[in-house]
Amino acid sequence: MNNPNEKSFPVSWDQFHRDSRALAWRLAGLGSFDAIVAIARGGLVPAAIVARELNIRTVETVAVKSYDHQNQGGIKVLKEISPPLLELARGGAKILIVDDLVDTGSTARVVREMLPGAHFATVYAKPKGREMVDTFITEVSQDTWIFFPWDLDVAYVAPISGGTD
Ligand SMILES: O=P(O)(O)OC[C@H]1O[C@H](OP(=O)(O)OP(=O)(O)O)[C@H](O)[C@@H]1O
Ligand code: HPA
Ligand SMILES: [Mg+2]
Repeated sequence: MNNPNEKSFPVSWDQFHRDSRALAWRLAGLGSFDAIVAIARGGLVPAAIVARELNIRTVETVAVKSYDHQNQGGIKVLKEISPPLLELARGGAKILIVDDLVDTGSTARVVREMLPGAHFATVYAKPKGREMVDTFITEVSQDTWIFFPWDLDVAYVAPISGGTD
């Protein structure tokens, strides 16, 4: 399959922590949330950082798989949101959904349907999916692939001049 991601945007742990904290600061201005739903797996890391910053102790997961490497397949919900959390939401609790990024918006659309009144937050957003998110920190172009720190390693890189040392 052709790779439409011409550009790459590698994110270090430091940068991801800073950007997730920035997301928490922005969310702090919206009042308090009763619980977080993290979209596993990518949403687990920012959800932990936001939960720590906003002192939210109830953290639930929903597991959604959409991509194999950089190829989008069909959306698969591998683990549903637990009934007690859905009950909490039905009772009027303020729920925050957290993911690492929104790309086409397909994952966000599916999870939003599960929790219609929830606030949806991501660290990064691409133009196609931006409308699906209530709060995000940084937008990158649609033809950019974001490389998260948990998918990276420190490795040699050739000099810009093209030489080998
Ligand atoms: O807006 P979309 O086009 O739906 O893409 C965004 C979703 O894709 C990635 O998850 P992925 O399916 O790769 O699973 P993972 O979180 O387990 O890595 C990412 O973590 C988002 O959840
Ligand atoms: O740009 C991306 N980076 C990592 N995972 C993703 N899942 C959808 N888009 C992306
Ligand atoms: Mg994901």
